[in-house]
Amino acid sequence: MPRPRMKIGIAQINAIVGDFPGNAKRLLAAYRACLDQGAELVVSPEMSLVGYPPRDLVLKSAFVPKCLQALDYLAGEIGEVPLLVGYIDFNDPEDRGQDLRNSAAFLHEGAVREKRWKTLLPTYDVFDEWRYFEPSENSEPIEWNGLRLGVTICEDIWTDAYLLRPLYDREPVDELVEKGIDLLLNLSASPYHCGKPAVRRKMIAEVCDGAKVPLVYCNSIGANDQLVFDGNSLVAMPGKGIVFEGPAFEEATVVVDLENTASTVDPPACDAEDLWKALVLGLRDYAGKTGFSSVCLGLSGGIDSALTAAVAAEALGSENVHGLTMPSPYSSGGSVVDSFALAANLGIRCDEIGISDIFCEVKSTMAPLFEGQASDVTEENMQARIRGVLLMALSNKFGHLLLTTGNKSELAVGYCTIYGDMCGGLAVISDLPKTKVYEVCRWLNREREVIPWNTIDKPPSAELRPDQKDQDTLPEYEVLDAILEMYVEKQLSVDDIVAAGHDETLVRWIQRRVDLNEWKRQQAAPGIRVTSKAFGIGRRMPIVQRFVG
Ligand SMILES: Nc1ncnc2c1ncn2[C@@H]1O[C@H](COP(=O)(O)OP(=O)(O)OC[C@H]2O[C@@H]([n+]3cccc(C(=O)O)c3)[C@H](O)[C@@H]2O)[C@@H](O)[C@H]1O
Ligand SMILES: Nc1ncnc2c1ncn2[C@@H]1O[C@H](COP(=O)(O)OP(=O)(O)OP(=O)(O)O)[C@@H](O)[C@H]1O
Ligand SMILES: NC(=O)CC[C@H](N)C(=O)O
Repeated sequence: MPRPRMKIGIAQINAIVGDFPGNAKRLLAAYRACLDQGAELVVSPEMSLVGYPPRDLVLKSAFVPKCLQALDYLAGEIGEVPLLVGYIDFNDPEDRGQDLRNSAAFLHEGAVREKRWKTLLPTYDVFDEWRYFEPSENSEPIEWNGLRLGVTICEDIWTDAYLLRPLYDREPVDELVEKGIDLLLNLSASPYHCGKPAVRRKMIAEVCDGAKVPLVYCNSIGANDQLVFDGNSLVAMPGKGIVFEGPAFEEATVVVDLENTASTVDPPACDAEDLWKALVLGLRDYAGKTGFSSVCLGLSGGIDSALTAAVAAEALGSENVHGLTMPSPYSSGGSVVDSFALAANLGIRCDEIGISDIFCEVKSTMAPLFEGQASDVTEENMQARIRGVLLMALSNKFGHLLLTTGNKSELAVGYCTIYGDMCGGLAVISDLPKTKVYEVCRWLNREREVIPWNTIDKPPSAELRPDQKDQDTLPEYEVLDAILEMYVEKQLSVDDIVAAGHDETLVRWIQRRVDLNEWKRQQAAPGIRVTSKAFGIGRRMPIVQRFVG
C-alpha cells in the first residue's frame, strides 16, 4: 500500500450546540486557516457543525433540516481541498430503526461528495447515542485523489481494552483495513477527564500500529454543559507512535505533514495543570455560551471558594468576579482576612456584609415555633441560606452568574446546605475531590501566592457553629476520597472496598450518606466533569431505592 504523502489540516474548533450558522463560520475560518498553511485535506471534529452533545434537540422537527441546510451552505464554500465535517443526517425512511445518523460528510468542490455514518454508538456514562441514532451497517473507504480514506467517528476507533462498555460485534477499523485503506481519519468529540489524554494517546498509537496506516484524530475543544472537550488532537504513524499532538484546551488550526514527522513524548497521566485548564475552560464556555460576562460568589476564607474565585478570575478576567464575605457570629477572623487577601492576590472585588443581625432576626422570628428546641443543624443551615439569599440578590441586581463552591467529597456525602451554599447556577469544582482541590491550589501557588497559604494550611471548617471543623463530622479527606473513588468512580461494592483495607463501619457510613444524598445532588447546579465518573448526566441513580451492596 503506498504511504499517503500529504499535508492534513486539523480544525480543532469550539462548536456551540445548535448554532449552525456560527459553527459553519467557525469551520470555514478554520478551513481557510488550514489552506493558508498548505493543507491538502482538512478534518474537523465529530458533529462539528452541530456541537456535541445535542441531546434531545435532535428530536425537534426543525433541527436536522437546519443542520442539512448549513451543510449545503458549507459545501458551497469548499474548493479543491476537501473538508470532512461532522453533522447529523436522516436515516433512509425505508430503513428500520432510529430516524437519524451520526454522520460525516466529505465536502469537495462545492458539493457534498460522500457521506458516512458512525458504526459504534456509545451508550454508557455520559453518552446516549442509541437513544437517537441508527448505526452504520458497513464501513466503506472514500476514494479520493488515488487514496482510500478510512473515515471513522469517535467511538469507532475505541477498542474494548480501553472502555467499560459492552463488546461490539463489529469493528469498523478492522472492516476498513480489510477493504484496504491508506489513511485512517477520526472525527471525535471525546470529553476530558483526569488521565484521559494519556489513555487516548496509548490507544491511538495501538490502533494505528494494528491498521498499519497513519491515523489522524481530530478532537473537539470547548465545554458544553457538564462536558469539557480538551482538543489534544493526535496524529500517529505505524511503528512510530504519536508524532503530533494538538494544543490542549484551546482552539487550533494546524497542518501536519505526514511525510515529515517525529515521535513525541508522553505527558504525565493526570496533572493539576490539566485539571485547572479544564475548570477554566468549563466555566469560560458555560458563562460565554449562556451569555454571562460576570460572576459572583461567597468568599469564606476557605479553600473551596478560593479556588472557585481563582478559576473565575482566570476564565472571565478579575474585573468580572465579585466576592462577598459574610461573617456570622461563628466566623473566624481569618474568614474575612483571608477573603480579602485572596481578593488582593486575584485583583477581584470583595465586599464584607455581616449576617449576624439577619441571623438573629430569623431566629427570633422562628422563636415562638422553636420554643424548647435545642439549637442544631437548623441554625447552621439558616446561615448558609441567608448567604444564599444575599448572593442571589447580587446576581439578580447585576446580572452575575452565581457560582457554587462545593467540592465532590462534600457533595457526595451531602455535607452542604440545600438552598444555602448549594444556591447558584454553576458548580465549578463539584467534580473535584477535596484532596485534588488542595493539589490544584498548591500547583497554582508554585511561583507566587495566589491562594493565601493560610487558607491552604488551616483545618477546613464550615464555621456554622462554635469551633466546628469538617473532621468533626467527616473522616480525614484522604480516607474519604479514597473510599469515594472506589464507591463512586469505580462503582465497587462495600465488601470490595473493605477488602481493600478500609474500615467497614466507615465504608458503610459513606455508602449510606452517598446514596441518601442523591436527592440533594439531583437539585444541585450542573458541574464541570473532570473525573471518570461525575455526579450528573453520567451517573443516573434512583433517589428512592433500598439496594445495599
Ligand atoms: N430524600 C429526600 N428527599 C427530599 N428531601 C429530603 C430528603 N431527605 C432529606 N430531605 C430534606 O433535607 C433537609 C436536610 O437537608 P439540609 O437542609 O441541606 O441539611 P442537612 O443535610 O441536615 O445539613 C447540612 C449539613 O451540611 C453542613 N454544611 C453546610 C453548609 C456548608 C458546609 C461545608 O462545609 O461546605 C457544610 C452543615 O454543617 C450540616 O451538617 C431535611 O430537613 C429534609 O426536609
Ligand atoms: N463567611 C462567609 N462569607 C461568605 N461566604 C461564605 C461564608 N461562609 C461560607 N460561605 C459560602 O458557602 C460556601 C460553603 O462554605 P463553608 O465554609 O461552609 O464550607 P467549605 O466547604 O469549607 O468551603 P470553603 O472551603 O470555601 O470554606 C463557601 O465556599 C462560600 O461560598
Ligand atoms: N463521542 C464519542 O463517541 C465518545 C466516546 C469515546 N469513547 C470517548 O470517550 O472518547
